Amino acid sequence: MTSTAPRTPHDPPVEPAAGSAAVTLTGVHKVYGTTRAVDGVSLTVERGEFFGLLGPNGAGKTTLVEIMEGQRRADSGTVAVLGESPWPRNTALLPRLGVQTQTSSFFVRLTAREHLATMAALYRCDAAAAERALASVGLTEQGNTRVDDLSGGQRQRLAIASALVHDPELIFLDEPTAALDPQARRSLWQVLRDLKGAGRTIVYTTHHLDEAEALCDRVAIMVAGKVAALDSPGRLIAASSPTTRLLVPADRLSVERARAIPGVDRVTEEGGSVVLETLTSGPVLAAVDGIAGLQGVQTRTASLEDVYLALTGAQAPGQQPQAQPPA
Ligand SMILES: Nc1ncnc2c1ncn2[C@@H]1O[C@H](COP(=O)(O)OP(=O)(O)OP(=O)(O)O)[C@@H](O)[C@H]1O
Repeated sequence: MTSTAPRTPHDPPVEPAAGSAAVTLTGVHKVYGTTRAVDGVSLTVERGEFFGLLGPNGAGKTTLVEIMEGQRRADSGTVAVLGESPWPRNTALLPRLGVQTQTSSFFVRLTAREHLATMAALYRCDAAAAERALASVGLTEQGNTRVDDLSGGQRQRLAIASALVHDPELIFLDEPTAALDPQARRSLWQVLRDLKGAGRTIVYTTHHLDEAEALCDRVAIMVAGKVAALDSPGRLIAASSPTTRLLVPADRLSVERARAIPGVDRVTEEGGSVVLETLTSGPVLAAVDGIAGLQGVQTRTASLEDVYLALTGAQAPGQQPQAQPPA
C-alpha cells in the first residue's frame, strides 16, 4: 500500500501502462464460514468497457465488486484495479473510483445541486464539476429541487451523478435502475449510454437481462461464486440455442397442422398463439405463409435471458449448474 495523500482531480492524471486493463482478477476466492462466495474468479475489464456482472441472488456479485472497490479483502488470488492493489485500503486509488450502491445516501435537506456541490467539495472539486455531473445525468432542471422531493428515478440519477462528480476513471454501478418504472428505466439507459460514449469504464451489476443485453459490451454470468459464462451478449446468444420460435395466431393454424410442417421440432400453445420451434426458420416460415399467411406472425430468436436461464435455471441444491467454460 502506498502512504501518499489521496490524489485530487487537480493532480496530473496517472498514466496507465500501455494496454493495461481497468480491472484484472486472477483466481480470486472469498469464503464466509462455509460459504464459498467467490470461488476462483479470473476476469479482465478493459478500459472504456461497459462490463456487466449478472447472476442470481447469492451468486457472489456484491462480494466480488466489494473486493474490486477495496472494501473487502480477497482470501486468495490477485486483484489489480487501475494497475494498483485495492487492498489494504488504498487511499490513492479511492478518488479514481466512482461507486453507486443500492443504499446510496444523500443530504436530503439540500437541493440536488447543493448535494452535488458538497460531494464535489469532499473530493476537492469545484462547483463547475457539480454542475457538469448534474447535466450529465439530465438533472439540470431539477438542480434546485430538494433531494427528498425528487422522484425515485431522479434520485437514482443523482446517485449516479454523485459517483461521477470527481471524474473517476472507473465507475461501479449497482442496479441503478432497480425499482424504476419502465419509462424511467429506459430514460436512465440513455444516461448510461452517454457515459459509455464518453469513454467511461463501467462495472455494472444488474438483474435486468434486457438491460445487460442493450448496454453491456461484455457480461460475466456468475453462478455459485464462479464465472459460468463471459463474453459479449451477442456471442453468448449466438453460441446458445439456435432455435427460432414462430408465434402464429391460434385461429389461423392448428397444433396438428403445425406439427405436420417439415422442420418443426416442437409445437406448443401460449396465450392466443401456436408456437413452433425450429432450427430451419426459412422453410418453416414459407410453409406457414402458404397455410396461414404471415400477418400477425412473430419470430423470436434466443435472448440473453435464455442464455442466463440455461446457465442458472438448472441450479438446484446440491446440483452443479450446467455451466459453459468461460470464454
Ligand atoms: N458478510 C457476510 N457474511 C457471511 N456470508 C455472506 C456475507 N456477505 C455475503 N454472504 C454470503 O455470500 C454469498 C454471496 O453473497 P453476495 O451478496 O456476494 O451475492 P450477490 O450475487 O451479490 O447476491 P444479490 O444478487 O442477492 O445481491 C451468499 O451466500 C451470501 O449469503
